Amino acid sequence: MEAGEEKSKKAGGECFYEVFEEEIHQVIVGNRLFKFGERVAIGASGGKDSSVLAYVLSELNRRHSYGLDLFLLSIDEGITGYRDDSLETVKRNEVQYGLPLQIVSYKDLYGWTMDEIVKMIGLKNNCTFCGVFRRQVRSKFLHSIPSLSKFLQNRLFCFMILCLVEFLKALDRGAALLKVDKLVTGHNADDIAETVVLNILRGDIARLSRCTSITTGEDGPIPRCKPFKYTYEKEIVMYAYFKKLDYFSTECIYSPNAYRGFACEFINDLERLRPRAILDIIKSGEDFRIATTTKMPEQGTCERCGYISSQKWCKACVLLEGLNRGLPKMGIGRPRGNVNGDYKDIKARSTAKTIESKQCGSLDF
Ligand SMILES: Nc1ncnc2c1ncn2[C@@H]1O[C@H](COP(=O)(O)OP(=O)(O)OP(=O)(O)O)[C@@H](O)[C@H]1O
Repeated sequence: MEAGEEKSKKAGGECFYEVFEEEIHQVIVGNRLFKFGERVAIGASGGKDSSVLAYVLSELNRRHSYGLDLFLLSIDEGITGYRDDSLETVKRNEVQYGLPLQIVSYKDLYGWTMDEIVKMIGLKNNCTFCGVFRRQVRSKFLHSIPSLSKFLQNRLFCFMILCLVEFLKALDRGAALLKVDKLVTGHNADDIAETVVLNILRGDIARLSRCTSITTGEDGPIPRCKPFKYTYEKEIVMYAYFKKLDYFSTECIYSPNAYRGFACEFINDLERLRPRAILDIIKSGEDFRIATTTKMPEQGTCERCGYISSQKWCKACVLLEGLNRGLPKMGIGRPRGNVNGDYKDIKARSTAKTIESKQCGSLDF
């Protein structure tokens, strides 16, 4: 390669980095995401989004003197061959970016690893939702490993719900341990557009009204922000690749996520015809006005663990109760009426076929 060609390539790269970083800075400033001196935890999975977020946020913090105390916070769900490997990446990021790391494990918090839960569900339960689920599975990972796919498609949907609820609680608990004021995650524009589409498809107006908010949980223990709300996934991948950032790129083996996969493909198709489709969907989500006649769930606190919940017991406590009683399907399904923590009531609900059977992961992070 000629020296001039090399130079212009480099200049092009530098220009991309500058624009990428500047756009994120503008989102942070424009939405007043942080106050000077705040302690901020970065939800660090070791994946591309959170690795880029950790890198860019520490750069911007220095460059623009945000005055933030930044930390990496990782949740170890106990998934052998996936999370243990990605945590190794986060441990390297700790050194590379000079950010203190806190790891919180499900095992310590709840006494269960996700591997143990899978074992239990696989042995004792048939997922009542597998019909809906199997028809729609599009996970790249599962398609690429056919021998695994049937087993996983049938069983794993049930505990994906558990995974999500537990995960949010674990992040909050980790953030509390670090005594941080805010938690940031690497959710990007593609994730948010998918969530808008999914919530429309599910008729979930309560979630639709908050899924585009750049900051959520202001009424909960620790507000969560998404500085990549307007950042395309493609740009994040390019940034990570050209900056040679250290990240882990395998998908979770327990996350077939059929419905989300469908929304993702739908949006990809739209994007081919109209490149700004993702931002348009986010804008549509932001501009929705929820009818005053729509009943929204009232937020209270779980009587058992004190976590925010619209029911008497939060979803995680109901599900954990099920696991501990050897009834892992207990509590899977959208509650009808009030949850009162009564075992019979929970068990009856767990067998009901509800729209929750189409649940597909994080819909309102
Ligand atoms: N185990 C974890 N510990 C801490 N934070 C996490 C963990 N898993 C996910 N997160 C946070 O939630 C965000 C969205 O997670 P998701 O599972 O959708 O992965 P993703 O879009 O592939 O992101 P990433 O590339 O960062 O893994 C991540 O960017 C990260 O900030």
